[in-house]
Amino acid sequence: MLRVDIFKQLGNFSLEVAFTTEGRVTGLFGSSGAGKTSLVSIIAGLVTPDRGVIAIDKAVLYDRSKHIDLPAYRRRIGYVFQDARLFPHLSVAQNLDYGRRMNFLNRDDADEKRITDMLDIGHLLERRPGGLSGGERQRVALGRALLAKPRLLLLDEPMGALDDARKAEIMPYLIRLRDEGDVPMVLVSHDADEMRQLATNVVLLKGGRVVGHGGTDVLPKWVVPAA
Ligand SMILES: Nc1ncnc2c1ncn2[C@@H]1O[C@H](COP(=O)(O)OP(=O)(O)OP(=O)(O)O)[C@@H](O)[C@H]1O
Repeated sequence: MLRVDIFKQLGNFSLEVAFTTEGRVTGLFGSSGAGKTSLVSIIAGLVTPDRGVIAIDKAVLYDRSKHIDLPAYRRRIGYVFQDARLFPHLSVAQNLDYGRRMNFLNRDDADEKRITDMLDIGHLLERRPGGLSGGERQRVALGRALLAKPRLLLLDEPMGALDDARKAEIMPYLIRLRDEGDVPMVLVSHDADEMRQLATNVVLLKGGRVVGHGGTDVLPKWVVPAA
């Protein structure tokens, strides 16, 4: 269960968002400037809200009234960005191991095998990120985030930088993570089709406010034509 109830003033823009979700994939949907990235940065602990509460199950990550504000590295939240942000000088195996080491976790061979199999990246382990396709890089970024054993995975436009062929390539892996993985996800997207395929719950954002919350039926029916 993810509970978010926050307020944040960002220049002229104010973000005032409250929702609770039990979804395996909660989609944050809204047009450019709706506040999606600001909200995930606040959940991750990269931006501090002015007031409110953020909790995952019984773990309170932020509660202004109780002076609780866990730093990002103690929230156990994985974050995958539009660009994979892998370390170019490290192999895929070393990139994958990074999250585990940063979180002082012991090696877990069974978990590593399960995740590399699920994402089909076992054959890439010796390669460097520069030699991978965009879809492969995103699969490695997902693996790196999962191997740090997060309690929540934030995916900020994970397919935003991919062309249609690469999107189609990575979509089955995201569906597999949703259906076979054990980590709830928050997915940011402004692509309604992508949301319909992946999200189990949707929070619609507009101008920094929640304007809809429910199943994928709250998504707008229209489809934005590709640019
Ligand atoms: N540090 C800041 N100072 C002032 N304004 C900010 C700051 N951070 C974000 N904003 C403003 O907040 C609004 C929401 O931005 P945000 O990036 O969260 O939207 P978004 O929904 O993720 O958009 P996009 O889909 O284009 O990434 C924008 O108007 C942005 O200019």
